[in-house]
Amino acid sequence: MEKVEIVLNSLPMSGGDGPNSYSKNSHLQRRSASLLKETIDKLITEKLDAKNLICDSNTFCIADLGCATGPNTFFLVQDIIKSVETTLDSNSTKAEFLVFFNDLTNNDFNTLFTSLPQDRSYFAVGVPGSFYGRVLPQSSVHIVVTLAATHWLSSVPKELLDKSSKAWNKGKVHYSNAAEEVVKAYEDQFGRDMEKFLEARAQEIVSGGLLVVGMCGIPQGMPFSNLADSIMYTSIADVLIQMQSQGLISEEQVDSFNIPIYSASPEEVAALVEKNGCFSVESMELIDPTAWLKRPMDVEDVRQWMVCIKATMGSLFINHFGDHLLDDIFDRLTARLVGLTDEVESSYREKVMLFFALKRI
Ligand SMILES: C[S@@+](CC[C@H](N)C(=O)[O-])C[C@H]1O[C@@H](n2cnc3c(N)ncnc32)[C@H](O)[C@@H]1O
Repeated sequence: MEKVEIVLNSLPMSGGDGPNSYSKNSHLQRRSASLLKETIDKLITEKLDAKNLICDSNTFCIADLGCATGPNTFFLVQDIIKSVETTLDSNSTKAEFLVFFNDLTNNDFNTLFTSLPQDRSYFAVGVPGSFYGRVLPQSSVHIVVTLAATHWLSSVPKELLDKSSKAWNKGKVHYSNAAEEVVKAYEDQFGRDMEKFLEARAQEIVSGGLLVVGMCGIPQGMPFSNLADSIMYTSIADVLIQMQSQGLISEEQVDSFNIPIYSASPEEVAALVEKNGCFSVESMELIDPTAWLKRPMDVEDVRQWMVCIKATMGSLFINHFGDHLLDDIFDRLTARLVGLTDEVESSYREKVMLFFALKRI
């Protein structure tokens, strides 16, 4: 229980709107999300009976889970509202929109709410808490969307920290290139988390409503070491071991640091959806999240990637190693990855964004 809280408290993205903040450094997530715009629009126009869903109240409710501090969430919500309005217009119906913004309790909700678009066409509510439990009332929402968030596990699998376990993940920071038992521990943790996620959403989404998810993915059976992120995780481990050898951090700190991010395959998620039994699968596919990127990638692209990773994962490092080491860790990591630009480039070939859309039965 204690470890769960440690991870959850250390997750939120870098707050505020300064030069290192998530709000100023989340353009990669935004560009990847923009690849889903048309698909989400098509889903809403073809699969959602918006008019009948709101016949009792005239209020259409949307939730963005893991919304962070903006601005990506505002673009996403605005696009969804536009699609729903188009559908309703064609049925000569008008609605008011209510948007629930969810993230962990120590997300910087002040930045989120102070930067809400002035000209927005919706009412805004904050619903803090983990999406692995209930965050909304029973049958209260018509569309739930969550982008770049559900690959964050609720906690580091506890076996990874147990020296007597075969899944003790000494000197590695992730399941990439790790022992089979470590991979299994991550997979099991994801299974438990996704089960809870689906159970909670099944209670919150009205019958006929949609659940739309974009997260880290991987083709079934592919080793994680094939992916560009694997080079990053290996480089993080190398940097930490170098800093340990220079006496800047302890062996114990290195061995107990694990990044709770998991990439799921479509088949894995489909099996969990079937087990849950409350949703039909409307879409399930892997997408290349870098389809917008000019190729080949160059050194500047790798630097930009690291700036985004620092704003996204920085708090994990701060929580574990201290604020004072964050810049040093990321300067070393960036230098190392810039030196590996060609390797990064050639491993950026896979479709590693998992997109799925479910309809509440
Ligand atoms: C990479 S950010 C993505 C933010 C935004 N959706 C976007 O696309 O820019 C992931 C967000 O998910 C949130 N998150 C992770 N686990 C969560 C959980 N269990 N419950 C709620 N939010 C969570 C993090 O705090 C973070 O703000």
